[in-house]
Amino acid sequence: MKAVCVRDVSFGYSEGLVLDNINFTIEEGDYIGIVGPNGSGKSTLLKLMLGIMKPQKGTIEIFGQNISSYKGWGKIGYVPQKAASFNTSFPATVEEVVGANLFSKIGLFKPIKKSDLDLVYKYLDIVGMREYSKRLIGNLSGGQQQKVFIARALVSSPEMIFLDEPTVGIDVKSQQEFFELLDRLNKELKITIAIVSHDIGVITQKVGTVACLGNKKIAIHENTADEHALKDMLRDLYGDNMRILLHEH
Ligand SMILES: Nc1ncnc2c1ncn2[C@@H]1O[C@H](COP(=O)(O)OP(=O)(O)OP(=O)(O)O)[C@@H](O)[C@H]1O
Repeated sequence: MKAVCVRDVSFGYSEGLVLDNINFTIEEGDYIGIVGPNGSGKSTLLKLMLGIMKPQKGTIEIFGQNISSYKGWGKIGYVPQKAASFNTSFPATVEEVVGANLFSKIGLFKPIKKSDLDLVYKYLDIVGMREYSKRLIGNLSGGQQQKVFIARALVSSPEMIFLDEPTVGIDVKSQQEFFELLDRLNKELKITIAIVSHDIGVITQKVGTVACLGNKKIAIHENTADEHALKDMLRDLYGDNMRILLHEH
């Protein structure tokens, strides 16, 4: 089954088209990285796939249903850019932040039932943050907060999660742990993952498929360690006038 099907989609703001007649699909179980230069439309594409904005032309289907009538948003988790995601000075504990994503059942920041709390702890365990459950979210480091936001997205048992530049401002070690976590979610829990990043070097080492945005178009590449294929992919993105410097960081 296709998790996302984007057909002939065009979208622009007042300055003109950002995405021009793009087509691609995300299969269930895929782990796809959406990369591209600043301003190439990565966040725009994500907002279209989340139904936050509507394409001016074309259609988007989520799990086989047209997005405009799609009702299964509980199946979709979203981890927004950290800076935009949450007012971290809000005096909420880690378990409250995660539990709040069950609000359709329990009401925002109302006391959490034991069975819901078990669920909250289950996902805090998965992201390795259970011992922080009583701490205020604002007192955690950026990397720790980001793990909590993943648990928050997971607590509603999504079949797919979208992540928008989730590792910005996070140190290399925490980034590594973060990508190991995503890998486990994809392989063990079979969650479909779409992650937006401008960090091609990191992303191409992690994901199964790379979607490159550039020149208002999208190019899909199966990920590969092959340097020639990587060059072709980057040429699609940045044009011929480029040189690759591979490094181990
Ligand atoms: N609300 C808006 N109104 C007008 N133009 C916008 C709006 N949001 C984005 N744009 C423009 O659309 C283009 C694509 O923006 P978008 O944020 O999708 O790119 P991006 O690839 O996510 O960029 P970055 O890597 O810098 O986050 C940019 O030229 C941007 O200036």
